[in-house]
Amino acid sequence: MFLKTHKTAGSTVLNILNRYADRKSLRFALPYNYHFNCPSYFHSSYVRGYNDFDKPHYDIMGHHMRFNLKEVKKIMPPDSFYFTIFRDPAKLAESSFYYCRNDFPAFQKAPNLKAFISNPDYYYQQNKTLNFLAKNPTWFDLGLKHGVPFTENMAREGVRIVEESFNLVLLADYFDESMILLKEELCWELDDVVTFKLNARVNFTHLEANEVERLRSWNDLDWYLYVYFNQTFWDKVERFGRKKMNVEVMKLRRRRQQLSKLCLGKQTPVEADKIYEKSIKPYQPMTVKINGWVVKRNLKPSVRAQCLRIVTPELQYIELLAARQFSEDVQCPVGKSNMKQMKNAS
Ligand SMILES: Nc1ncnc2c1ncn2[C@@H]1O[C@H](COP(=O)(O)OS(=O)(=O)O)[C@@H](OP(=O)(O)O)[C@H]1O
Repeated sequence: MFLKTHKTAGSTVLNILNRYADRKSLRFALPYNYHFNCPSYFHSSYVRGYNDFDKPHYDIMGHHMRFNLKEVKKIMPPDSFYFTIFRDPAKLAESSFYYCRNDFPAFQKAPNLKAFISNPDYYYQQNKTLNFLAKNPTWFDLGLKHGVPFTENMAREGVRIVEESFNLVLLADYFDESMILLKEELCWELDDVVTFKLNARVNFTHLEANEVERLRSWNDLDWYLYVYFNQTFWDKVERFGRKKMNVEVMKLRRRRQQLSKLCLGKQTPVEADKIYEKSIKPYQPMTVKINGWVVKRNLKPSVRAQCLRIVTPELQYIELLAARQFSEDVQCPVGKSNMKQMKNAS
């Protein structure tokens, strides 16, 4: 179970899970649209095909939600591996300010990011309830009590809940090291965790050191979590072995390079209007341009299919998985479909 937090490289991580589910014919717990009704707390009824009576089996889950462990446990098997991803709150804030500019009054009201940074409280107070990603967005995604002032006790309690709920916390800022830790925990192959950056903006704003500090202190609860889980992340790397980690990261980068040469028409990301295949064109919000990738045309069909999957954005992948899962459901009742999966997995 992956808790996809906002603006933390979650779309790239989700691509790994999509591909894995796709290849192994696993059942993904999918939302009806593209997230599980954020900002409401997650509820099992938000999962496509779920009902309390049949309790269909699911193997993987990973789209945006406001985390609610009790309800997630109704969907996921008891031995599921829970993980999530955090990002430095200053970088996260810069990303979400532009990406979500039209969605939150606090961002809309501010004439620009610099103005927001210089007086965030002023813009935030305008409409607190609709501003859930404008302050401590990761804390919000984790389902922790939002919109309350920082206290050390509350922050510590947040850490305790995250530690209790998740087996692993990844860091977007150390993405490749994160992928190695994930691969080790899940006993996966290197190719399972090779990715190209998805959902990345074409332009971004440079932040001055004092602006970074201000954004971290504005997102005080997120910063507390980040500092704590940054420490536990590097403790894990230490236990894994620094040298071994460096070797693994090098292998990962080499493999990415190989796949890039094999698959991509251009080795660098491409603006969406230059991508003519709908199935890999990234969604463009009103406020920013999002890059994607172009896949070579003259590849063997089986190779091309693999290359396309690595760069398939989240929204298109939902439909791919849904088409497979729901056509199966039409053909066989839930019980039989589960048996088929167990056979495939064994
Ligand atoms: N591999 C890797 N390493 C580091 N950073 C990465 C990676 N993949 C995606 N990204 C950056 O993550 C940002 C998008 O995050 P999400 O996909 O979680 O956004 S969303 O909430 O689903 O809209 C977005 O950040 P910004 O470009 O700053 O907006 C991406 O560039």
